Amino acid sequence: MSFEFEKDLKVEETNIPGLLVFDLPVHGDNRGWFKENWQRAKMTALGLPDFGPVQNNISFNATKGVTRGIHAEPWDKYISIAAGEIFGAWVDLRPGESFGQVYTTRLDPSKAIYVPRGVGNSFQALQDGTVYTYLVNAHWSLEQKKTYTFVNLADPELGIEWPIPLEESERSEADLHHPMLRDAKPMEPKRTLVTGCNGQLGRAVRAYAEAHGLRGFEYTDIDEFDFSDPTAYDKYDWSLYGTIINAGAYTAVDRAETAEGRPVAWKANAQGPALLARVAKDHHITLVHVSSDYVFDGTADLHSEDEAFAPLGVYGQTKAAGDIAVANAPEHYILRSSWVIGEGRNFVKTMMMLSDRVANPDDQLEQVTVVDDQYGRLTFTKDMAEAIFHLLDSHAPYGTYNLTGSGAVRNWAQIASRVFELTNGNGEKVKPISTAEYFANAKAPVSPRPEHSALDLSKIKAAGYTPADWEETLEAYVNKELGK
Ligand SMILES: NC(=O)C1=CN([C@@H]2O[C@H](COP(=O)(O)OP(=O)(O)OC[C@H]3O[C@@H](n4cnc5c(N)ncnc54)[C@H](OP(=O)(O)O)[C@@H]3O)[C@@H](O)[C@H]2O)C=CC1
Ligand SMILES: Cc1cn([C@H]2C[C@H](O)[C@@H](COP(=O)(O)OP(=O)(O)O[C@H]3O[C@@H](C)C(=O)[C@@H](O)[C@H]3O)O2)c(=O)[nH]c1=O
Repeated sequence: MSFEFEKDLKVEETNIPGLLVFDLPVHGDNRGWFKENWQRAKMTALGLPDFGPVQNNISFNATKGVTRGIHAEPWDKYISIAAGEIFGAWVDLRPGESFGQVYTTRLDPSKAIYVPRGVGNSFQALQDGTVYTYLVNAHWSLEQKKTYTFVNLADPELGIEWPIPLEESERSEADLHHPMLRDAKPMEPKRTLVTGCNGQLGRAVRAYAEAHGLRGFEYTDIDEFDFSDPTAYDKYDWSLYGTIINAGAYTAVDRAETAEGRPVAWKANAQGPALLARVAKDHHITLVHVSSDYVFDGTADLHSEDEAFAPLGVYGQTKAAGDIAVANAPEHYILRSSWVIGEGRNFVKTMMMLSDRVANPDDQLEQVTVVDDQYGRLTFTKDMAEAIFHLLDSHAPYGTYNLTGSGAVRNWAQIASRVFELTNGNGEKVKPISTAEYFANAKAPVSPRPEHSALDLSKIKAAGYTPADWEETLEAYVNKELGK
């Protein structure tokens, strides 16, 4: 028992990002000793990730010189010693700048180490009967085995100075044959599941990930993964996923007011996000979700993230319910947008089509009436996708962020007129009308809409992302559509 007692609980960073070494207080008396081996509250306060262990493993190392490794499995490990002492060596096998970095140290019962997923782990027992114990945050499974990665303990490039020469050590047959570092395969990052991938935002997320060469992305829409169906979750091994980007929703605002639309909207926008939030919470997955200005009644000119929900219609009610559910996932980002424009059906495309009709002498349509008493800003899906990856990559604090284009607040009639002007130079053919008049003769149910939809963008700007001016993007968008 030649280790130090009564140390202060302390954490130390290493040259490998995220690899953390702890000093543990061990209390000795006439009977032996006692320690708090892992203490979630005290250790997370010091910087240990709240990594959610699900399994505790113990390896008993009968003789001095037993050597195991170097293994990286797709989970995080918190390693400590119950009896004896080890010399440990860790090798970063994550793709990127730190690939190949090595760290070594000795561990006895007064020390512990947190090894993030993708860092190869190995040790040599320095005493007979060394008991090595570790918590992991994914269950071992055969399916995962193909994702493991290894390096050879004896690779001279690693320069590990094993206290007991490897030739004299006890090793497994498998550990003798692992590849050298130059041939080792880097650990793949955790997967990202994108839902609702065929919608406006889903397509922009995909375009961003592909343009930036991001790996491990899976794209699904309702035909493959209906996230509002509890039974659809069974086909995934969620421990393999690090992020879900939910780009799916029921967005037919007026149809949501009908008897047929209402249950579908509730299922997609409330039940679905609640199921996603549960799986995210259970598996430490970061959940990205998108909300709407329609969760507010629109009486305030500018909406901050924490304004109280007061939705006017069914769509807004279902979106508010979804936000409340998603906020229960500890690692969540909710981006709240308004008036979304991307690839797919949207207001700008409708106005371009109407502008063409008005410009066509063979068409009877002479002018278009558009409401002038709803105010807001457009949000282009390229900005939404950029903002999502900005929050994820910068590890911004979890929570809700408003995200629309920046620039002037306008009404729909002004936007329509600008689109007409850009499309055929016939902006004057848009006639402003009040919402009440516009919907006065509607044959189907119409949803009430907020008067003021503009969202305060200071929080996302403070987080380091400034969206483009939507009026400039609108011009580029229309010109691009015209060029198609
Ligand atoms: N559009 C807008 O103006 C605004 C949108 N938002 C929010 O932004 C997000 C993205 O919107 P946007 O891209 O415009 O939406 P879209 O309507 O363009 O796309 C939504 C996609 O989700 C799919 N989907 C619907 N239900 C499910 C389900 N249960 N499981 C899996 N996929 C599903 C849809 O499939 P299918 O078409 O077959 O139903 C569609 O492909 C949404 O959360 C929306 O509420 C916020 C403010 C404004
Ligand atoms: C096509 C058309 C629309 N309008 C009006 C109707 C409506 O009040 C307004 C905008 O039309 P839209 O059909 O795009 O509106 P809407 O579908 O309500 O748009 C909303 O979608 C959901 C999903 C959101 O979350 C919101 O942020 C918002 O973008 O313009 C006219 O006045 N004239 C027209 O010719």
